[in-house]
Amino acid sequence: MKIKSVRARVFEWQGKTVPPQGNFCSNAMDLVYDNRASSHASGTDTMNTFRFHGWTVVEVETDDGIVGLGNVALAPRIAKAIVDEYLAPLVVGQDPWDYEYLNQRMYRATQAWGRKGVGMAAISAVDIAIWDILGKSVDKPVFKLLGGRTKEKIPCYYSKLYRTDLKEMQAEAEKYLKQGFRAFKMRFGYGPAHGQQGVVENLKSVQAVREVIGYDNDLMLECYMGWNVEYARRILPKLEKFQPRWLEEPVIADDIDGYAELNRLTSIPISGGEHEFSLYGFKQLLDRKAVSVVQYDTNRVGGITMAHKINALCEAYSVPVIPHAGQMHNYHLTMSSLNCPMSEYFPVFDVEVGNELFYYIFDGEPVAQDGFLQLRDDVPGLGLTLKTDYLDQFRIIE
Ligand SMILES: O=C(O)[C@H](O)[C@H](O)[C@@H](O)CO
Ligand SMILES: [Mg+2]
Repeated sequence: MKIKSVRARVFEWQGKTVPPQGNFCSNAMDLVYDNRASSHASGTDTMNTFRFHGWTVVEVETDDGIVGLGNVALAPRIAKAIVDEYLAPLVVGQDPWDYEYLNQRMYRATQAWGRKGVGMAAISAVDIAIWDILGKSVDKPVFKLLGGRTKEKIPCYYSKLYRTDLKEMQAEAEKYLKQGFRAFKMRFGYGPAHGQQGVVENLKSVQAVREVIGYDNDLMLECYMGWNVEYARRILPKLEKFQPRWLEEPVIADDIDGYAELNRLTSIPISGGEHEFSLYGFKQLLDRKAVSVVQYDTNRVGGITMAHKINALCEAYSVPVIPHAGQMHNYHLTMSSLNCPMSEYFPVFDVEVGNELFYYIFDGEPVAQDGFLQLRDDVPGLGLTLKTDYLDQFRIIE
């Protein structure tokens, strides 16, 4: 079997979107006093450069007609250019079963500029498509090629609860508590730029959600790179009473020493990794005890080939892996490793930050039932097909 072609298309959402609102998610741009400079600026909401209303879909086809589906959500148009210009020529004509060789070929060929960020995300999309081909070619789900079923079903956590009116957050938590979720991730709205008043608001929002879900359910706290070490040092001790399962991405991904200091500071485990890339990036995080939970995203980190290696590395360090996002490229890795206790789960809702776009492009994603997800043994590959229902609401760039 040989790879015959690679097709990368960008699906850009033109449909209804939830209007951005200020302080709905603390993030790395909060400290930039005027983020309207970005060409992606949409007013003063600071999340505008982290909002991707597009997704790159990569289809790798073999000479016997198998088509593997890959995807990447970071900087979609740039990711497509990297696939077209640099990666496709490296894999066309090659045997997809040589996936380690092909991953190394793509990773090493782009070392000069691609070892972090969108270069690795583009590699991920091609690699994920290759694994979809492998599963389809032997009529097995991808998780069966990675070690098989380690769980009867996958526990998942409800992930949304962006910072809004406290009553709205409580109503949202109540709604999904009633749907059987036993773990919830919420977002802070404030950080160093918002002073002591922001600290008070952050604490109020955690209190409000805990009032609804109680203390027999897990609560995770998301900062999305929006704080700094000084601010986190001040607020973390105040958060301990809420017993969070983890506090996520307090500082920017490059501040590994900052992560390590905060991870030692209180009883609250620090998590991160959705903005880290490659096996070596995670070796650094583990060696420096920077995180207590690893959260790579398979469609960013280097694909299934790379994520599978990172799963083994984290197991050796006894650091659990709970990948960023849900999505099939992550679910198959989580199903195949005992060191992956649960998955993130974005419910289907109107297009907002962009995480939810996956549901508008692909069919096959499992729907959470009572806080669990299931992958079927009889669905080969990733188990995804391209959805046609919303095609008229996308601009597709070939
Ligand atoms: O952990 C997450 O789900 C991410 O950080 C989100 O994708 C991002 O939108 C911030 O909530
Ligand atoms: Mg996150």
